[in-house]
Amino acid sequence: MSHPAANTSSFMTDFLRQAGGVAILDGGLATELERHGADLNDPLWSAKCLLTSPHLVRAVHLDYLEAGADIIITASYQATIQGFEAKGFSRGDSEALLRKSVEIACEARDIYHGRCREGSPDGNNDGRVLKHRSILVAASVGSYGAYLADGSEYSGNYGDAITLETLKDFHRRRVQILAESGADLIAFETIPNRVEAQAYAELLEEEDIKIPAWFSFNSKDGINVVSGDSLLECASVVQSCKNAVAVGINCTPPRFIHGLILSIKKVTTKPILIYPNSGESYDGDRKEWVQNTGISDQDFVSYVNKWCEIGAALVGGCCRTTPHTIRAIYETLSNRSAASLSSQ
Ligand code: MET
Ligand SMILES: [Zn+2]
Repeated sequence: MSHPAANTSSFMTDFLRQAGGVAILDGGLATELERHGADLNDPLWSAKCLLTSPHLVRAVHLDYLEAGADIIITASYQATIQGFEAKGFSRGDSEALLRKSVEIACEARDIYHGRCREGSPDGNNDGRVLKHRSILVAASVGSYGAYLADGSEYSGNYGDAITLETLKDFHRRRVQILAESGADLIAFETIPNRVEAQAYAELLEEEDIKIPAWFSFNSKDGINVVSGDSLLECASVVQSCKNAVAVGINCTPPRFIHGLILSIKKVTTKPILIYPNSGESYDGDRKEWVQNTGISDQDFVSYVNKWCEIGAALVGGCCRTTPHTIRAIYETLSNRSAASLSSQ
């Protein structure tokens, strides 16, 4: 789907219908790259791999597609022109690196479709999901706090010097480039506060951005977004944005998701997306995840049907979830649609 429907309002609903009601997102990208040995201790985080190991990024996208993901999210979360320039890249090279994140994901999609054509029609493909279907490439945009690389995407506290206008100017060029890169939509991820959501919404409008976007917030108390801003107000900003095709929550512990979906539902008619982290805690001082503080893939999956019952329409995983998590989501959703068909 390199040319999404011009009509934004039906873009996601049409896609969801094709996907059988619920679409599957991929899982953590940066943490999965790390699991494969990448060292992401760098202000660019996963975007460092655009420079050092694009083949690994492509392989991880492919793993997620073969686990059943319908949407893959590019490695541009912490890729910014400002961040690349700080490393000595020219403006032109920095812009090319942003485009490269989308090219890599599109290549993974092409390879995947090739494998689907070659795959066995009886579905027996060494445990891989090789089912020809529409796949979307979502161009990730991380927050200003992610660029700062000081954990402030988990506090949302940018200080008084950062205003709506500063945020729009910070994001402007990157959003323009990603919108013209061949991606199907933009994924504004891990949004920590209301002003940044407002900045994104205004940018889409001012720059006449031609592809749709989803807006995903994070929460650390299950009630508000991480800055303390009201989730209802944040989701209302998205509800009034005509380019927004979904609103939801990512990188938040699974135990909070149920309540957050119920809140979002109060203020939106747009599809709700949910991609929690593994529930493990992150030690910001040591810059590492605390092992065994999260939940198993099976426990994660036991929540998924509930989330869909109360309205989630796109489900996947964020940090520390893996292709196994996505495969488990795929299985449970396949069983669910089989059960609902047989009860009709
Ligand atoms: N899509 C990004 C990733 O999985 C989201 C990171 S949330 C801190 O790497
Ligand atoms: Zn995350």
